[in-house]
Amino acid sequence: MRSRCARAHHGVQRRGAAASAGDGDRRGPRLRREGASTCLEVKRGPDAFRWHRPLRPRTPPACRPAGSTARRSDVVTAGPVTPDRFDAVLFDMDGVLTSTARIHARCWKTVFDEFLSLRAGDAESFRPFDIDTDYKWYVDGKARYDGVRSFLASRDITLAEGAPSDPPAADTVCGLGNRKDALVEAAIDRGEVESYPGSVTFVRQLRDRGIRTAVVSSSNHCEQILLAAGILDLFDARVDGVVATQLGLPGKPAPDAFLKAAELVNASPARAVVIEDAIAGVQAGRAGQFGLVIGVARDAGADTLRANGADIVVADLAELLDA
Ligand SMILES: O=P(O)(O)OC[C@H]1O[C@@H](O)[C@H](O)[C@@H](O)[C@@H]1O
Repeated sequence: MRSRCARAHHGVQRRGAAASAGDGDRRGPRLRREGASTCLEVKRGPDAFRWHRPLRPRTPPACRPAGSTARRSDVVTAGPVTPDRFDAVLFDMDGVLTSTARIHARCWKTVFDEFLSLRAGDAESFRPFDIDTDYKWYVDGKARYDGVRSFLASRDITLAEGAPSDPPAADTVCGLGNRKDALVEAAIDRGEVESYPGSVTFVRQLRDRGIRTAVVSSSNHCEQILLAAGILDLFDARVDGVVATQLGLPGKPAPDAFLKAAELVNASPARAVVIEDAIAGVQAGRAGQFGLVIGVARDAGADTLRANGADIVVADLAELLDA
């Protein structure tokens, strides 16, 4: 089993609070088996939907101690990501390729805390936005306004939808999303974007072997962030927030953006790998019945990622590199 120290050597810098969080939080939607099917059901709020798909045959994971994070045995069980098994690898961006998940989380907290505190009126009734629970379950991996709707629904708060052109000061779903966007833009401008070295080396290794690579991100800043990280040219296709809006694709946890990316790189889902760090992301990978769903345990705990659709979990993509 890898230690937190080993993770640091891979260039993974986890937020303090998030890093110390275990897998104790099991709220939110869950995958469950129904006979020979897998069923993902989100019962509440504007994200309510239900996936019901036949289970694909899969190798049962090796015996794992409860609460563990990434293990070499996971990678051994899944086997290598080689061209005889897979044609393409579809990468989430924030938190998988770049360290920007923590920027999003911080900016969402700033916006929601201000909103919630004004709404509460007094300090006693103010319940702040929690990155380890609220961000992880309701916002992480989802498109901007989907995240706002999902979090507000979790607190039984209803706001008018507004429009994407709403000013950041508007107390609408779009207004709150735009308020957060201004903070993200400022963080990008300050040069806070970094790539994970293990991820970049893994992408290069795949490409050297002829495996096609794509980015599937809910963010509208995807191109800008890949460019800032210096890795824009490492991908054959990109399905991001801008493209999803243009094509009318539903956001994660629906699998549509991943399925579109697989189509763009001419790979069947069964011969494509999804790599995700967000709960909504691994749910999308499972719902799309991809050949392998790899969870990256940065903020969401490893067991939570497994429970929501990851076949295996690593702490850093460097673990997937061949020696
Ligand atoms: O506001 P943007 O840049 O379009 O990003 C939308 C979402 O993109 C996802 O990748 C992040 O996990 C979310 O935290 C973020 O809210």
